[in-house]
Formats: sequence, C-alpha cells, structure tokens
Amino acid sequence: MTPLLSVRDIRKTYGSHVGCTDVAFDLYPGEVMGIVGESGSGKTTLLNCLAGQLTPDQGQVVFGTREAGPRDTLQMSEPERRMLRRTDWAFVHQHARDGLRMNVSAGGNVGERLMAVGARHYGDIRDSAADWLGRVEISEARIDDRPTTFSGGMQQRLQIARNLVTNPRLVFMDEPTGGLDVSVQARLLDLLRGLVRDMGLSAIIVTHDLAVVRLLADRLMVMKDGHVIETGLTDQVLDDPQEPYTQLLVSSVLQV
Ligand SMILES: Nc1ncnc2c1ncn2[C@@H]1O[C@H](COP(=O)(O)OP(=O)(O)OP(=O)(O)O)[C@@H](O)[C@H]1O
Repeated sequence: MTPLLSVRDIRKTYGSHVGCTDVAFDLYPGEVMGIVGESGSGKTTLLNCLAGQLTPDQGQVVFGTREAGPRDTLQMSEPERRMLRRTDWAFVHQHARDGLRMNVSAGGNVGERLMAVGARHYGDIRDSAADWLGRVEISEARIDDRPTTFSGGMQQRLQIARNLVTNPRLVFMDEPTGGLDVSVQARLLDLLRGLVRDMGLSAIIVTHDLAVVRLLADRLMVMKDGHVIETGLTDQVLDDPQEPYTQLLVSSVLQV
C-alpha cells in the first residue's frame, strides 16, 4: 500500500533551540497517528511543519493528493498549499475560535467549506450543513445561530463538522479535547471515535492526554526534547513502554 503521508528527516529550529529534529514516519490511508510527550517536547512544532503552517529547516513531507498523486508539500507554492488546506487537509485546533468564523452562523461555518470546494446550490449546501450539525449532535434549530452563542463543547463539535464536511483525506488535530470540562471531553472523544471509524479517517493527533490516543490512535510517537524516542502500536507503547521516559509518561509521573 502506498503511504498517504511520507515524512522524512524533518528538522525545525528556533535560533539555536531545537523545536523538533530527525522525524521520519509513514502514515497509511485510514490510519490515526498519535503524537504524545510532555509540554515543550516538540509536538506542536512537528504538527505545524506537517500541516504546512510552519516551514521546517529541512526534510520532506510527501502527501498523496487527490488531484496529482504524491507531492512534496514543502516544495509547493503557498497558493497550492492553501488549496490543499481547503480540500484534502483539515485542521482541528485546540481552541475552536481559531478554526471557526465566530461572526458567521453555524450553518455558514459548515457551508463555507463546501463552497470553497465548488458547491454552489444553496439548498444542497444548507441540507449538508444541517446533516453535519446533526452528526456532531448540534440541533438543526441552531443552524442560524452564531458560534459565540454556543458552549465550548458545541463550538468544538462545530469546528469538527466544518472540517469534515468536505471529506478530507487527512485531518490534523492539535489537542482536540484540550481546555474542555472532563465530562464534555468524554462526550467529544466518543463522537470523534465514531466519526474516525465511520469515515475511515486518516489523522495525526497531538495531545498530552493519553486517554485520547488510547481511544483514537492506531500508532503512537512519543516525543522528548524535539526527538521521537519511541514509536509503535498504541496498545503496545502504552501497555509495555520500552523507554524509561515513556514509562514515566504512562505512569503519569511526568506533568504533561
Ligand atoms: N516560536 C517559537 N520561538 C522559539 N521557541 C519556540 C517557539 N515555539 C516553540 N518553541 C520551543 O520549541 C520547543 C517545542 O515546542 P512545542 O510548542 O512544539 O512543544 P509542545 O510539545 O507542543 O508543547 P505544548 O504541549 O506545551 O504545546 C519548546 O522548547 C519551545 O519552547
């Protein structure tokens, strides 16, 4: 099987400080990769390099595009990358306000993504938006309301609907359940797990919450000081960690 994403030799420094280095892995279609590690280990830096939001100092990120097959996204022009972000890629931010347009209605937030990929028929767009609101457990009656009137959990579910409505090939998620109440997190996680399974999503999820990767990720990368120090199947890494650092992480001794 051809990988959906092939990452080679990624390095990103901030001056003399290493953000992440020596990162290489393949992600296959339908696979969910979790990236875990304590605060400052380089998770977000890596995710942003992979998602084209940060330019690494070196490396390759070859992605299987729908339109033109495998392409090194780091060699693309900015307009090409922008197009990818609107079509094949999706990015779920930790803070829903970073991924939503807060002064546009819930239906508009979802419909806008469809229009960006060419949908023009108002009735169809509204129907899809209503359908997606239902899929993320937001009442259709709220379709004309702005996200500012939603709870944090609802905003996050709306952000997920906005991201998934166009059927992206790869979803990047940065702490998707972070900053929410514990009970809200559990519900969101459950919803995400259902969507990942039903849609056969390919995703890369950064989190410090091992419960999130336990439920969602097929494979794990553990990061420390900008390096990937352990990789493997999620259950294998969490149940039988090989590296002392991973053992600390799993036993919750580290503050992550
Ligand atoms: N814009 C920046 N300028 C300088 N150093 C940075 C910058 N962004 C991140 N770093 C440093 O790079 C390292 C990796 O940071 P990064 O945010 O990727 O870690 P993280 O694992 O995502 O942490 P957190 O879970 O707290 O978000 C850290 O030492 C951080 O201080």
